[in-house]
This record gives sequence, structure tokens and C-alpha cells, in this order.
Amino acid sequence: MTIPHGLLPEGLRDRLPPEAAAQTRIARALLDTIATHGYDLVSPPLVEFEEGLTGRLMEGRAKDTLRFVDPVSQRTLALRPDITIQIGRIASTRLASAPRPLRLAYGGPILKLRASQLAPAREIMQVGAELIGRDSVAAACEIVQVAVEALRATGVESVTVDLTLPDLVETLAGRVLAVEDIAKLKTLLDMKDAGALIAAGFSDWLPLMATTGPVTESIEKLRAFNHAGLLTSRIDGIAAVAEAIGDAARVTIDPTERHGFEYQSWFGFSLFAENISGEIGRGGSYVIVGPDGSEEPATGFSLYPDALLESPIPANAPTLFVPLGIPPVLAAQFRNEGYRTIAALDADCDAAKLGCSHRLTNGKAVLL
Ligand SMILES: N[C@@H](Cc1c[nH]c[nH+]1)C(=O)O
Repeated sequence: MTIPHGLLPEGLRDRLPPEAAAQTRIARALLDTIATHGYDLVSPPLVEFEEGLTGRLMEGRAKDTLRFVDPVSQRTLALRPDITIQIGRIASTRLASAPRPLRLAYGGPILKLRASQLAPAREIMQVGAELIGRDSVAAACEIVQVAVEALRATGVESVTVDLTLPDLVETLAGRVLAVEDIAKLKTLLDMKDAGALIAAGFSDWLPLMATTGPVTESIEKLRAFNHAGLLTSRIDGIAAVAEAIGDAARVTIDPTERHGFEYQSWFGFSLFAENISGEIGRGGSYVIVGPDGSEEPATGFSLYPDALLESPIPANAPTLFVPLGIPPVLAAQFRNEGYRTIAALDADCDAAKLGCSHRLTNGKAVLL
């Protein structure tokens, strides 16, 4: 069957005006804000050797990676499903001797093998920052603050940060439950199904489900669930992060949320905004495994700015039609003043049809 002209594979699409411009503008605003906090931009390739990418991923993400055989190297290559993994590779190899903490930023497309009904796009933009060499409370505070500030710089007003403790169940149950039971308990907690939890003999864990909610109450409830003080450092940690966020965002806690946190350790967070459906980003602490098996702590976040394109796209700058025969310096003057200019190339060019708001007439910008 021949593929109709112009058809793209499922989950892939063109971004047209004005959406493409809005996407670039948002990514730039995010990266500019991240850069002001001392994060240096790196730009890893779209494709790498499969082992390099999937070897560093937990199972969930590895399954979601698109691979192909490269006719040149005869090796299996993979398209990156997450730039954080590439940053880990760079930090543990080429930048292994750079001073720590190392602050790196990135932005570019990632690709997922499968789209879902809720997330139909397979190619999405990812912009983020990774703080390498630390997974302390101070690192968590910085990372969340930079993420919130970057989002706000794009014009998003009310941000919600949902804090989570990705390794909470292991920490609490590691010594009392068998590995299979831990896996079962985690699945039931993920489903937030109280009945099933009781039926499976995990009723002791019910109060944990009720700890989800606004930060102050949630921390109190978590402290009450803090058996043998196993959670003290974690609870103190998220309380400190919540305080550091202050009024910049609404803070909630969902201590058992693990979806999307396959490799994060003691600390994780998701970002949401008013009027935007779904998550806009997430982050947390994790471990980078080096080529010799050595481990280095890190903390970071990734934002998915495509979600922000749902909000109204601001209009273009005023666009000035420059008729035939106008000296180029005159048009340049108007560009310096903030106009976009569209130059007539021949007599067929029509200002209105080309979307201009003004026409250059007698040396002045006149509204069409
Ligand atoms: N890359 C992760 C988020 C993250 C960045 N750094 C640590 N965690 C994700 O997109 O889910």
C-alpha cells in the first residue's frame, strides 16, 4: 500500500505557524531562566548506541525506546526517550573530572516507542536541568525552585508542585516484607484501591493512602506513619523543599505516587498548572552509574513544554509590509523598533493576504 502524500507516522506531526514559533519561544524562556542559575547548556545527539541508552534506564523506559539497526555501524541504535540519561552519560564520562556540583541544562525532542490515548504524541520536547554530584535537601530545594521559576517565566501563573517519595515503600517495607510482597503492595498503592489493600492483608498501609493532600496536613499524617523513625530524614526533606517553594507555587504531597518515577530515589516531584491538563514536568533525585560501576548522586527536572501550547498563543509582533523599491535600511530601522517586516518580492505580493498589520507608506508604518 502506498502512503498518501504528506501523511506522517502515528504520533508524529508538523508544527505550523503560530504554534512552532510559540514552542520555540517557550523553550527559550525556560532555558534562559535555567541559565541564570548557572546551568550550562549541553546538546547530546538524538540517537545513540542502544546499550548506552537502555542500559541506564529502568525497565519501563527501556521498553518505550525506539530502536533500529544502523547500516553504517551495523549496531543497534536507539532514539532517546529521555535526555536525563544522556546527561548522566556525559557527566560520568567526558565531564567526569569537572568540578562538582556540576550544573547542566538541555532542551530538545525525545521520542517514545508508543503513544497512548492520553498522550498521543510520540515526539515531545523536553527541557531540563540536572545538578550532578548532590542529592541533598539543598539540591532538591534548588531544583524545584528553578523549575517553578522557569515555568513562571513562560507566563504560567499558578503552578502546583506535587512532592513524592519514590522509594518510600522500599524504605518502610524493606526489612519486613518479601520482595514479591513489596511489588504487590506498590501496585495496590498505585491503584489507590483501599478495598484491595485490605483484601490482600495490607491494611496496616491504609493510613499511608490518606496522607495525600495539601502539604501541612500531609506532613503531619506522614509523621504519624513514621514507624521506627525510618522516614524522618525524608519527611524533614520534603518539609524543607515545601518551605523553600514558599508562595511561588501551591504544594501538595502524594507520598506513594510512583508513576513516571522509575529511577528517582528519595525525592520526586511533578509539576502542574491551572488550566493545563496533565503533568508539565517532573524531577527528583537519582543515581548516575559510571562506566566502572561507580555511583554518583544527582538531582534534576525535565519539563514538557508542549503542554503549555494549550494556553492561548500570543499574537505575532506587528508585521510591516515593505513595498517594492524601499531602501533596505529603512526596513531595518523598523525591525530595530520591534516590527517584523515582510518585503514585497514582486507586484503579486499582497500585504493583507500575507498577514501584515501595517504598510510602510511615506516612511511611516500605517495600519492596514
Ligand atoms: N527525566 C525525568 C525527570 C528527571 C530529571 N532529572 C531527574 N528526573 C523525566 O522526564 O521523567
